[in-house]
Amino acid sequence: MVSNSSLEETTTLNLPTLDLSKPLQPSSLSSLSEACHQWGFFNIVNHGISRGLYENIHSFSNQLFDLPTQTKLQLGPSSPIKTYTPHFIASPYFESFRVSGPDFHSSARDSVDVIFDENSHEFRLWLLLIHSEMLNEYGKKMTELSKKIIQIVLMILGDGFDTRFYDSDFKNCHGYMRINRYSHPNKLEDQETIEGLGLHTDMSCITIVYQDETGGLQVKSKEDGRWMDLVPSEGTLIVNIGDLLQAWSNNKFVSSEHRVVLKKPTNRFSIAFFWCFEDEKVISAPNDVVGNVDLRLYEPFVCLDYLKFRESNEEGKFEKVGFTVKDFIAHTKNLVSESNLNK
Ligand SMILES: O=C(O)CCC(=O)C(=O)O
Ligand SMILES: [Fe+2]
Repeated sequence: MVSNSSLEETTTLNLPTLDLSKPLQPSSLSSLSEACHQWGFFNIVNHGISRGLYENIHSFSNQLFDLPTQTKLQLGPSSPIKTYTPHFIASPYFESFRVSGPDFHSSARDSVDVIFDENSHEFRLWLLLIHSEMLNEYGKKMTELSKKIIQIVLMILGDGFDTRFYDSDFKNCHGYMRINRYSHPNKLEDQETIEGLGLHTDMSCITIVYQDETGGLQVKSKEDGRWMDLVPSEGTLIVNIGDLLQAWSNNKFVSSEHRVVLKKPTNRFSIAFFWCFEDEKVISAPNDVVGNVDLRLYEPFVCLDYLKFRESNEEGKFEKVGFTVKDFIAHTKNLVSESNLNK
């Protein structure tokens, strides 16, 4: 996790920004297209989420993160609910709460109910009730935003592709959020890079990321392997393409390798919202998206098989940081050849 960074130089990556308050222009579609192909990342502004909502979620979430570890572990990997990822699973510095849709309110309440029983202090319960309400509002807004962005991204693939493929392929998508806190180790050796979250790709169609002003999100250049900084900017959210959309688009869009590094001696807060295909969906790029059928890169696969591949079978482990859709394709090819051998 800790690597010497003396040779690791980073550069700021300037991504195109989609302004959601304006009608979509052909020029913005073409810069988005380039960004989705080269980086798998772009920015959005005027997304309708207020700074106040982020501030409130941040401060209420801090109260949850500040609870004793034993309390948080009631939601941990060995609990029935498994919504809390403690330190030392994804990294020593990362912990996270998950809230799932479509009913974000009841998902948040389920976690809260485990931690706090009727004997809890009334004021605290009231705070947590508000927290669930805020997360519900956030989840609903992110759901609408994800639907909008998927349609825009489909337009990049071809004229009218949004209406042609949205209902057939993306109508049953669902979302969940991870509320993340990264704790900086404070003691930093000179020139050390601390990975708060190691290199990975996302198991989603798209992910919408809010990062606080600390920064630290980086994307890896496909060309020269350099880490590029995605510097936070007030009012801007980051959208990135996940593995599922990379596969569905036959690599027209790239699910880029990214990570989070901790550069400042403060806690870092982020919320990642993952918009995913339904588990039972068979992911297969349409012929019109593939173009030349000889260039089809993926055999059709069931979404859940891919998710299972990414999630460790070992009880309590985080989905494997380090694995990507490329590993999955190699894995399925092995399975196909093994089953052919056994025939
Ligand atoms: O914390 C962040 O900024 C990004 C987190 C992330 O990449 C993820 O949860 O997949
Ligand atoms: Fe990610």
